[in-house]
Amino acid sequence: NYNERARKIRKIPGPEDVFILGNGPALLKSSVELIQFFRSLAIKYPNLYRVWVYPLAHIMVYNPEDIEKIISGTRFNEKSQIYNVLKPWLRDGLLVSKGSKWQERRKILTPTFHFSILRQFCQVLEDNSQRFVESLKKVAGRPIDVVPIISEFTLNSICETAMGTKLSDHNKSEINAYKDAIYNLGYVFYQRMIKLFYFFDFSFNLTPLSRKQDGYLKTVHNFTTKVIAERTDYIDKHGFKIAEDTEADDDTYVINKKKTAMLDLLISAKKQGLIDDIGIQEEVDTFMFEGHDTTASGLAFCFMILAHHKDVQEKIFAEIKEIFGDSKRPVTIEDLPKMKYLERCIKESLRLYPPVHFISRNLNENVTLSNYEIPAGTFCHVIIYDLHRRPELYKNPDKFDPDRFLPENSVGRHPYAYIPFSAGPRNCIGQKFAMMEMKVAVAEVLREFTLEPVTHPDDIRMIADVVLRNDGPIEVTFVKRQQS
Ligand code: HEM
Repeated sequence: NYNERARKIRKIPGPEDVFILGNGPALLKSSVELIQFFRSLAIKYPNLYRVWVYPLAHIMVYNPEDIEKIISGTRFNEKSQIYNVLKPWLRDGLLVSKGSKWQERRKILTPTFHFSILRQFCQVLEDNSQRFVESLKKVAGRPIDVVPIISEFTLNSICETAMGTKLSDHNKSEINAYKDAIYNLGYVFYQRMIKLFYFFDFSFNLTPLSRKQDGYLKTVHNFTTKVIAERTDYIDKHGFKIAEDTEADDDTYVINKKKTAMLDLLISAKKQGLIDDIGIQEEVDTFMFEGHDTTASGLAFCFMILAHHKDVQEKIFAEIKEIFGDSKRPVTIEDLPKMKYLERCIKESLRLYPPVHFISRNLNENVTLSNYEIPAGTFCHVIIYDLHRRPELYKNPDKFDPDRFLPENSVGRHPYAYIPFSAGPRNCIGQKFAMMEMKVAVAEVLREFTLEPVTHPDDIRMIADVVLRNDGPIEVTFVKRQQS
């Protein structure tokens, strides 16, 4: 406790610690209480605070200046060790990997979200949104928990786009088992964060929780293995599906100089010896999770908040009317840039409810943050949720106000004040896809329904998980619009 590193850490503001155990005992809280505890500390300490659980030191950062120092360059590109608890699941996939492996994979995967690919994806997202609307029609007029129905939509969407596999052909119980297993892995993640003997693999592996985790992992891996096998089989029979009218840019991996969707590209990269079966599986696991659970969380909170703002819903509807008139034609990629007000609403919803509410980096060298010298070896958690609710960045921060994102109201805002998709070299690779999916889904839903509030924003009790979730359902009533 009294070496040089400890002395530096003790200078950083933070909750009172106890001898040897540091703040460990204070963290033994329920999942909801833990998040509330962290939130109260972010309000108490203006820029950052530390949590010290011997021998691990964590600092929580939620001011744009320090965040820029951490994530804007490649100096702290490496994720912190807390992502190790995701490794049995995502192994060395893009989210977790580091160094040259990360660089190589990012280069392989970036072109799979090129505009020409997104254009094809838009059609698939539109079809899936139509199916989503049809399932909402069956439950219209009564309160429903939106989370399961939305996550079915987003899981179908990522599978059919990036993986080229339609899930409707699969067994529904397998899909539900996959989603449940992800939810349960979130609980394992939280347990491993708060208890030191769960955190370290050698002690965790001896516990019954580790055996439970093995069961959940078997379910998720079986699911993704099946998706890969089906697509490989399809390609063996029919060849690769190539996006039309595209030529490769320099410096990208492509098939025969043409661009193609993610899993096809990985299978092709395997044929060229650039990736092996495990490599494909870890990326499919990563994209399947990141590509559906985040957008599901984003959409669920977006519908909840829109339900509380009838005036905003009507403005979105007016914008849609202006674009489509009385036509029932599907949404195309050309329509999306015209949905400017809807975009502001989604952005504001992601500000209040960022699906990835924190990210974490390893400080592999000393760095000064808010005038404190943070020693190398500290875990640095960037708390996006707290950043997005800072009153000096967002006046009346708990208020839902889409016009904060009008260009004239964004002038002078710090570039790192709004980072739902992170920023810098390790930002979200699926950002454009996610915005497209959310726009298409909200537009199609609001064309057909008005939303009535059930779950109130004040009822939300966040739980400690990788993705932002409520401790309970998020309920909304979808009421069929009267056709004018
Ligand atoms: C609203 C939806 C989404 C949000 C808010 C979101 C947010 C984020 C954030 C904050 C990160 C940085 C994570 C970190 O530093 O630990 C990230 C990374 C990532 N996201 Fe997303 N994401 C979303 C949707 C998606 C989608 C749809 C995909 C895939 C199609 C995706 C794939 C990834 C991947 C693979 C990474 C790791 C990138 C890297 O480290 O190079 N995300 N995302």
